[in-house]
Amino acid sequence: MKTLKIAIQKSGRLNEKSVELLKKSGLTFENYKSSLITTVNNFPLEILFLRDDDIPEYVQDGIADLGIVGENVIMEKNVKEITYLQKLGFGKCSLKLAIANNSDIKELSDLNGKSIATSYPVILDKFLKESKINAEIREISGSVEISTNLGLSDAIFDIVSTGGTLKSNGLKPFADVMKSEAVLIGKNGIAEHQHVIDLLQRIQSVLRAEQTKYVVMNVSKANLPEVLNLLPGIKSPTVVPLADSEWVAIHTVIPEKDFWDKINRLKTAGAQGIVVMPIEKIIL
Ligand SMILES: Nc1ncnc2c1ncn2[C@@H]1O[C@H](COP(=O)(O)OP(=O)(O)OP(=O)(O)O)[C@@H](O)[C@H]1O
Ligand SMILES: O=P(O)(O)OC[C@H]1O[C@H](OP(=O)(O)OP(=O)(O)O)[C@H](O)[C@@H]1O
Ligand SMILES: [Mg+2]
Repeated sequence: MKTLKIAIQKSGRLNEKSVELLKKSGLTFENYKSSLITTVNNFPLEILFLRDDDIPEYVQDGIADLGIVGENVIMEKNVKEITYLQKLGFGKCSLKLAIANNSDIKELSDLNGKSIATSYPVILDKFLKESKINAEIREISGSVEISTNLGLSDAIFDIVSTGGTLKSNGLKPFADVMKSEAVLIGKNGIAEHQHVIDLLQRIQSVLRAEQTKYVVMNVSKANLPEVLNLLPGIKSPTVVPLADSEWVAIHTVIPEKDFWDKINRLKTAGAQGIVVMPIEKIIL
């Protein structure tokens, strides 16, 4: 079967996490900063390092079979003839309209006749049309947050994550337009390719593991029913006897998202000596 090509960002916000995900998926490859293409040693895959702007079209045109890119870039490039294979859980951000802290813009309709600076003119134009706002879009390629202070625009439309960049430029968020995260995309039809099925299985096993912790705890038999009640496990928790016949050890997995809440409830229910370990992969 032919070698697949995956396009990832050469440098920038998504590069490191994309490389890390592929390595955690068991792929071994050299990652020289200067190289634009590298061959995976132990899987029929080549990695292309590109500007993120080019990735959706490369995948649509079949120059790359797969790509890792932000949903915002796919929307901005208006690329539709691709297949979404997997949300990847990193590069999470929002695209927001923002205004100066002292702006007299109070509601969306106040943007009529105003100018908005952005590097995302296509997404912004679509939003303004849907909202029936007639504003001027000023396209700039970066440092968008400074444009209002420079008198270049009345509002901005850009990526916001922590909100730190807005704050340090005297801006405040005004309206949320879209949320975005990094996604694995493929050219149409590639999802059925056996190597893609294999790669996706590996990636999903890493993503599942990242969202979960392996937990071992000791519980007295008297408290066992109450503790088990709190634990789903993958199928159900493993219960093993201890040398002290009144006690057992429980092995289970707990989702990262409500981890501390769950641990505190387990402690209240009688769990002791709780040991938490990272998981490398979960294969269902
Ligand atoms: N502050 C942030 N927090 C989380 N994700 C972000 C943030 N900023 C950008 N992203 C996501 O990472 C992607 C890449 O951002 P980056 O700033 O590296 O892009 P770029 O400068 O256009 O890179 P390139 O040189 O590849 O064109 C964005 O399209 C977005 O999906
Ligand atoms: O809400 P925050 O956490 O402050 O993040 C938002 C900033 O992050 C991105 O820029 P980045 O730092 O990637 O630099 P860039 O301008 O070179 O893309 C984006 O363009 C915003 O400026
Ligand atoms: Mg870019």
